[in-house]
Amino acid sequence: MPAATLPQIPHYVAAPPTTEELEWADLPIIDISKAATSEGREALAPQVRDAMRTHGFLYIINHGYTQAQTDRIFDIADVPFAQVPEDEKKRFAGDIKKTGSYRGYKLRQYWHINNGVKDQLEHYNLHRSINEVQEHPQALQPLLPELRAFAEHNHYDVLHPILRLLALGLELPEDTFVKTHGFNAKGETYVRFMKYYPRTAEEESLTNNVWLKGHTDFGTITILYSQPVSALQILSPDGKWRWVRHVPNALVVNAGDGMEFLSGGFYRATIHRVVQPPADQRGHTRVGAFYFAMTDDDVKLAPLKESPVLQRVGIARRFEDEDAPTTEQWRRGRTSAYGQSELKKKDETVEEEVINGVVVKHYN
Ligand SMILES: O=C(O)CCC(=O)C(=O)O
Ligand SMILES: [Fe+2]
Repeated sequence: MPAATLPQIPHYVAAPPTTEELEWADLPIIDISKAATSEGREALAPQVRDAMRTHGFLYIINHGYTQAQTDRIFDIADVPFAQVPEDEKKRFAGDIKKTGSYRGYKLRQYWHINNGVKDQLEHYNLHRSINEVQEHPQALQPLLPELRAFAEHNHYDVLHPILRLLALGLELPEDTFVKTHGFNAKGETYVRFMKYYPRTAEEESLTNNVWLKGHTDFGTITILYSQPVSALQILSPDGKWRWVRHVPNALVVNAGDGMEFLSGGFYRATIHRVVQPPADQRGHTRVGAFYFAMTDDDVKLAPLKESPVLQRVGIARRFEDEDAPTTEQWRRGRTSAYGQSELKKKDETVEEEVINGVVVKHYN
C-alpha cells in the first residue's frame, strides 16, 4: 500500500531505551533473510535449533519490515487502547473464560497477580483473518487492510521460515510444521496488541514488582516486536531471571508449549515474565505488538517420533501419546484458566494448576 494512502493516526511515543546496565539474556540473532535459499536454510537450521534448545528464545532480524513500517505498527498498536472509548472496549471484551479464546479485549484487572492485586494491562486480540470471524471497534475500521497485511507478514515472512528451520533441526521434511500452521485452517493463531500502564507503589510492593506472572506461552511460536521499555525477563537454565534487551526493528521469537510437546521436549517453552521497568523508564506506558502462533485446532500435540534427532536424543513426554491433547483442547484449557483458576501454592514462588492432566506452573 503506498504510504500516501495510509489513514492518519496519532504517533505513539515510547520511552527512550534504558541506560541502565541490566543483567541481559545472551540470545542469538538470526538473519532470517538468509532463509530464502535452501543453502541459507541449511546454514541457519543448526543456529535456530541450538537457540531453541538452550534458550527457547532468539532474535530475528531482516524480516522484511523497514523501521518506518515497524513504527507504524506501534502507532496502530496503540489505537485500540488510546482511541477507543471505555464503553466500546467493554462491548468488544472477549468472553475469555467461556470461549477459551482471547479474541477481543482483555480489559484491565482481569487477572489476579498476588495478594489481591490485579493486572494493569490491556490486550486487544485479533484473529489473523482480521475481519472474517470478528468485528472491531470503530477506530480500527480504517486500519483493517494494514492489520491483515501485518498478520500475513508474520505468518508467511516470519512464522513459516522459522517453522521450516525448526523442522530441519529435527531432520524432518522442511514443511512438517508449515503444513500444520495453515493461515486459512481452523485455529486461533492471532495478532495481539498489549498496553501496560504504570502502577502504584502499593501494587508494586504487594506483587514484588511483577506485572505479568512467569508463564510459558501455550502455542508453538510467539513473535514479539522488540520495543524499548525493558520489562521482559526470561528464566535461564541456571534459575536466574535475565532481561531481554531491546534490538531496534528486531523480533523476539520464543517457543511455547505446543512446540515443546511436538518436539518431545527438544525445543524449550521457556518461562518468562514482565516486571517493573528500570528507574529511567518508570511512569511510561508500554505498548507491545505480537503474533501468537499455534497449530491448527485438530493437531494432536504428541511428539514427532519419526524425527531421527528425537530417536537419537530421546523423547521427554508430558502425556502418553494416546492422551495428548489437541491444540484446541490445550488452548481452551490454558486460556480459560489463566489468572482465573484457584492456584495451589507449591512454595513461595511457584503456584500450580492442572490442565488436561498436566501440571502448569505459574512463577511469582
Ligand atoms: O509484554 C511482553 O513483553 C511479554 C508478554 C507475554 O509474555 C505474553 O503476553 O504472553
Ligand atoms: Fe508470554
